[in-house]
Amino acid sequence: MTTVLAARELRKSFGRTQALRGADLSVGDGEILAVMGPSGSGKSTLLHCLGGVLRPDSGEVTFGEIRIDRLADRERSRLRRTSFGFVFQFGQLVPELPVVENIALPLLLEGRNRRSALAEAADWASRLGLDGLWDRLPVELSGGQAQLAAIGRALAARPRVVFADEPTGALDSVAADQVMELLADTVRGEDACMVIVTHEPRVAAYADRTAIVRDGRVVQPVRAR
Ligand SMILES: Nc1ncnc2c1ncn2[C@@H]1O[C@H](COP(=O)(O)OP(=O)(O)OP(=O)(O)O)[C@@H](O)[C@H]1O
Repeated sequence: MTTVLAARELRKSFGRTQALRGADLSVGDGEILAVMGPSGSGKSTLLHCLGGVLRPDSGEVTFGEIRIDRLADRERSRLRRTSFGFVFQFGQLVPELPVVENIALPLLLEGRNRRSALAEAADWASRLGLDGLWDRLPVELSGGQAQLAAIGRALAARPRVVFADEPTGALDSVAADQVMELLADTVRGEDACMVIVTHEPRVAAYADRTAIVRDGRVVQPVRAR
């Protein structure tokens, strides 16, 4: 399997807290990788370093031929916008914009014209089962519907890698299963790969492999499902 994204010997501290102490991880083409481990072990920090949100203090993050850790802030933002998609636990939709415009945002940022961006966003909304909800504001959605809209937004620009941090953390188990099923199916349908941080074994069950993080390191060689 071709490696899409690889982290080697990542270290990252916040003040005196060593969040990452030599973490290694790689993600293959088309793969869904779950990252699990105790609270405070460094999972989100690892995800943020992989996704170019944070720059590690040392170590390498390679995306294809690109050393993400060496990119200037502006280039990292551009890479995030063009090649990566992010889904978080909550709070990521723009509250003033209806669903369809939230989903269209990355396309508009790419410079697409408004009409085609909105048409494509409407397709994404249908694909994610949000027909009839296009004009709703985020506050008028259930938690699960809001997560599906956030997934549409993360995927609209057709990223190579999707990063999800506790994407179902705020949902009940029925909504969580529905969101995970659509998220995993859509990522697979797009031939993207995904890194998903979760505490929940039932979420990790949607992944192809699981990595365990403890004390800032990936302690368990990634194991097959
Ligand atoms: N911005 C920050 N400033 C200061 N300390 C931070 C910051 N981000 C993370 N940390 C610390 O780094 C360590 C790792 O945090 P991180 O959020 O990566 O863990 P996690 O495994 O994702 O935890 P959780 O499962 O609770 O979300 C923790 O001790 C945390 O308090």
